[in-house]
Amino acid sequence: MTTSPTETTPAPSAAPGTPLLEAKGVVMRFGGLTAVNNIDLTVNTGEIIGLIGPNGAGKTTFFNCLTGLYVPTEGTVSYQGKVLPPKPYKVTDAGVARTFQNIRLFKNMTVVENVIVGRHTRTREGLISALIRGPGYHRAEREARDRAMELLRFIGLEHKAEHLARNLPYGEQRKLEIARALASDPGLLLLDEPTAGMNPQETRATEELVFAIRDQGIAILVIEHDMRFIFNLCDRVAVLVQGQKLVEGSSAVVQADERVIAAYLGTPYEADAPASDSTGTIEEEDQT
Ligand SMILES: Nc1ncnc2c1ncn2[C@@H]1O[C@H](COP(=O)(O)OP(=O)(O)OP(=O)(O)O)[C@@H](O)[C@H]1O
Repeated sequence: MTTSPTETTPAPSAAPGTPLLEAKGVVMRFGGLTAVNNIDLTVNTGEIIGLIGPNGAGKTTFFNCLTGLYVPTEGTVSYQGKVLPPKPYKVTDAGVARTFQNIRLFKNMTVVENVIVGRHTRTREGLISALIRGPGYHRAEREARDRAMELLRFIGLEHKAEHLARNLPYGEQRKLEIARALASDPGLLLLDEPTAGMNPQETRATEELVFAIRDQGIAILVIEHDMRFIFNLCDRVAVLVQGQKLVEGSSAVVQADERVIAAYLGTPYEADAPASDSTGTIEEEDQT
């Protein structure tokens, strides 16, 4: 992985530590089930925030509310002070990108093509230009490819640019999803279980990658079951249980909270667990 800053990654538009994403009173009901119940969460510029909780706690549903896949039953989600329209492409356009728990790559496209697809919200060439394939179209295509290659260098997949996405090992497919999300030049990146299915080495490399992304001025909100990953990385952690936010605080505060231990961790988290238990994963991952 190359961690040097890229020239084309935009600088964050707000000063470090100012609110970027603000979710207020978000509720999501499916019939009689309240999957997300009155959640407030703020992500500030420069932050890495963790979202943890047992299976079925509402984490992905909350992500879906933040990214326009679901229209919350109640509450608002704002980005840089403006309420986000509940349409995924508009949310991406505003500067919020995401990856999915269940990988959603175009498996029959090449690695670089997958990243280029993620660039489309930032490509200003219109339909007419694409149809006539004029100089503007070719320039935009070249720029999109250059940027995609730059991102592949950043995540360490440059050498596989022309491979079909479906031929990548699972861990690399997850990294490719991150590169595709970065292609939209987000100010905030939402990662849904980025280390699911990874071995401990890949997980550690993903930690470094998340830090490198943050160092480029992109704030991160991450769902993970790997507690070592979460507690190493995050400035703040919010714990969801049965759709509600049980606790929010620093890694140290969350690890020590009796309610979190009772509802989720089971035993106090031990950062110095032996290597044979090095993932710290406390639940089986769903890799479907
Ligand atoms: N589209 C839907 N329709 C009905 N119920 C849903 C829908 N999506 C999620 N749910 C329910 O909402 C609850 C929260 O699910 P969600 O997937 O958000 O949990 P999670 O915390 O992300 O779990 P996991 O860690 O297993 O991914 C679950 O009871 C789930 O069955």
